[in-house]
Amino acid sequence: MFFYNISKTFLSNSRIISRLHPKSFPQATHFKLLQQYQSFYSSPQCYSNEPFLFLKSGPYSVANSTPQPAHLQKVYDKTLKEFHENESEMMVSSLQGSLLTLLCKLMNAKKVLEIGCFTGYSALCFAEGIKNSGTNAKVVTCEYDQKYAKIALQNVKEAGKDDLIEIKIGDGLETIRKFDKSTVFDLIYIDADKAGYINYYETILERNLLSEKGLIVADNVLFSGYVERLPNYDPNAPKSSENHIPKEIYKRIVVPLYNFNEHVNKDSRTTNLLLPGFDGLMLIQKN
Ligand SMILES: C[S@@+](CC[C@H](N)C(=O)[O-])C[C@H]1O[C@@H](n2cnc3c(N)ncnc32)[C@H](O)[C@@H]1O
Repeated sequence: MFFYNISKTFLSNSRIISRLHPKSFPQATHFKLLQQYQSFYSSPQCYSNEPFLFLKSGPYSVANSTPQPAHLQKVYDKTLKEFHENESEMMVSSLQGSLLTLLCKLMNAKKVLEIGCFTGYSALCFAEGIKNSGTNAKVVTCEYDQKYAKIALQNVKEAGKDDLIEIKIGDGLETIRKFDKSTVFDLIYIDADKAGYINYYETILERNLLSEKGLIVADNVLFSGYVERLPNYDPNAPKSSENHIPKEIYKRIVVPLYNFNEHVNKDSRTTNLLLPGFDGLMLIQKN
């Protein structure tokens, strides 16, 4: 994992150099160098849950996407640098961050709710997507960990986006239960405790927090491909087996996400699409 962080830095640096000096540092060299860092590819913070696509196309996709604005890249790099990979892997990848920005722009979103803020990177990506949506545009993001919330506040302030982002410190479910009846969001991003997903979803619908054409995006619903294994789970299966699920995530993450996916898919109030990209994105709209 040490090499993972090195390779991440390496990726962004070599990408910058190749853009500034295309002749002295061509893209092909950039990829060759990247390919030497196998650990980069085995990182859990993947571009796609599909290993083939991740291996083959992740770095190529980054290199062929418009770079993020400097203030976003700064928070992304800072989070990777300052946290152990067990924590920094909670942050979305920069490609996914760009997708979140794009979604807001496509929807002309004005109000975004995020449940699960961490260091504020994804909240800043949302802010980038709504920044031209007028005076009432706002990202409200929930974080119950004081340490993360403090860092997020600082990152948001340093990025000059404190007018666009409000950080609610406390339990996400309690926070969204307190919104008054007139509060609605165009995009609601669920990215906190996986055992809470059904409660977040139900509260959003019961309290009418989603605008008529709004979109709920629930992240990590495939969780590295383990969620779909649940029906064939064998506690004694070896790690290499398709029936293996690591013990530490089985009850806490995999079972709740499996139940969430089923719950949403059976719900006649909504239409859903499980997108097998990144770590699995459940996209949900009201009927
Ligand atoms: C996956 S991380 C969010 C990553 C962030 N969206 C990003 O991409 O940078 C999940 C965050 O949710 C927070 N969290 C977990 N349970 C929560 C809860 N019940 N209420 C509020 N925040 C919670 C965790 O402390 C963690 O910072």
